[in-house]
Amino acid sequence: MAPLPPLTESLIPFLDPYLPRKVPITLLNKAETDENPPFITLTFAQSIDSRISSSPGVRTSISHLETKTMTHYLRSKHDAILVGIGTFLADDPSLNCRFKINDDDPNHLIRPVIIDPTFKLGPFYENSKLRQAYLEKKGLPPIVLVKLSTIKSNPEIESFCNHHDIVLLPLESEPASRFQWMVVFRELKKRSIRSVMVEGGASVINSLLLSRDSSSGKPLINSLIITIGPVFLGKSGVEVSPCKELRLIDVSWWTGVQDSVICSHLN
Ligand SMILES: NC(=O)c1ccc[n+]([C@@H]2O[C@H](COP(=O)([O-])OP(=O)(O)OC[C@H]3O[C@@H](n4cnc5c(N)ncnc54)[C@H](O)[C@@H]3O)[C@@H](O)[C@H]2O)c1
Ligand SMILES: Nc1nc(=O)c(N)c(NC[C@H](O)[C@H](O)[C@H](O)COP(=O)(O)O)[nH]1
Repeated sequence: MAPLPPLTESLIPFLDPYLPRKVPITLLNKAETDENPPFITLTFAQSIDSRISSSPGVRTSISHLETKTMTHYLRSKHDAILVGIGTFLADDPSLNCRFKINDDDPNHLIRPVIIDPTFKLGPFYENSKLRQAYLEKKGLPPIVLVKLSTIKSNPEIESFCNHHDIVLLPLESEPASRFQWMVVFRELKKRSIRSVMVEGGASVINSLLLSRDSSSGKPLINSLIITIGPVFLGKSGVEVSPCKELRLIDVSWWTGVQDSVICSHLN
C-alpha cells in the first residue's frame, strides 16, 4: 500500500476543537467510565450532490489524497472505527490507522467495529484487507455486532470468530432488525472504547444523524466532519440525507488543494 502524503499542517488546529479529549483513565470518575457513551465522530466523504458512492456497493474515490491523510489522522485520535457491513462488502477496507508523525512512530491501533446483524462477513473475512492488516500486525481484529437470533440459529459463527480472534458481540435487535445506537455505543464503552469514528455507509450515516439520547434528547454525534469532493455522482449514486431537516452549529470550513471540509456540532 502506497504511503500517505504528509498531513497538511493547517488541518491540525482546524480539527482540534472537534476531536475527543484524551483524559487519562485515572482522572475519570466512575460515572464517566461506566455510564457515559463514548465520544462519537461521524465522518465521510461526499460529492457535491450528497452521494458517497456512484452506485450501491461500489467503492468510489471522492476525496483527494490530502484528505485521505486527514482521515487517517482522525483515526489516530479515536479508539475504534465503525462501519456497516455494506461498506465492508463494497470497499474491502483495511480499517486501520496508517497515519504516522514520523517513520519511528508506532502504528496507532484502532479497533474496527462492524455492524453485521446477520453475519454476512463470514465468507469474505478470510481474504479481506482487514484480516491481512491484522496478520501483518498493522491492525486489530474486528468487533462484530450480530443479532442474538442469528447466533442462536448458526452456532458455528462462534467457533469461526474464536478461530479468527474476532470479538463477537451479540445484541438484541428491535422488531425492524435494527440495533439502537445508544445500546451499541454503551456496549463498546463496556469494552473500554472511549471514542468511535463512524465512517459509514449511507444506512449508518442517515440513521445516526437523527439519533438522540432518549433521556437527555441530545444528539448521539459529538462531531460531524464531512469532506466534499469536486464531483457530481448523479441520481444513481448512494445518497446521504437524513429524512428530516437537521441544523448544524459551531461550523468551520477548510479548503485544501481540491476538497473542502466542514466540521460542526449538531443542534
Ligand atoms: N464516501 C465515503 O466516505 C463512504 C464511507 C463509507 C461507505 N461508503 C459507501 O457506502 C456504500 C455502503 O453503504 P450502505 O448503506 O449500503 O451500507 P452500510 O455500510 O451503511 O451498511 C448497511 C448494513 O449495515 C447494517 N446496519 C446498519 N445500521 C444498523 C443498525 N442500526 N442496526 C442493525 N444493522 C445495521 C445492516 O445490515 C445494513 O444493511 C458503499 O458503496 C461504500 O462504498 C462511502
Ligand atoms: N475519505 C474518504 N474518501 C473517499 O473518497 C471515500 N470513498 C471514502 N470511503 C470511506 C470508507 O470507509 C472506505 O471504506 C475506507 O476509506 C477504506 O479505507 P481503508 O482501506 O480502511 O483505508 N473515504
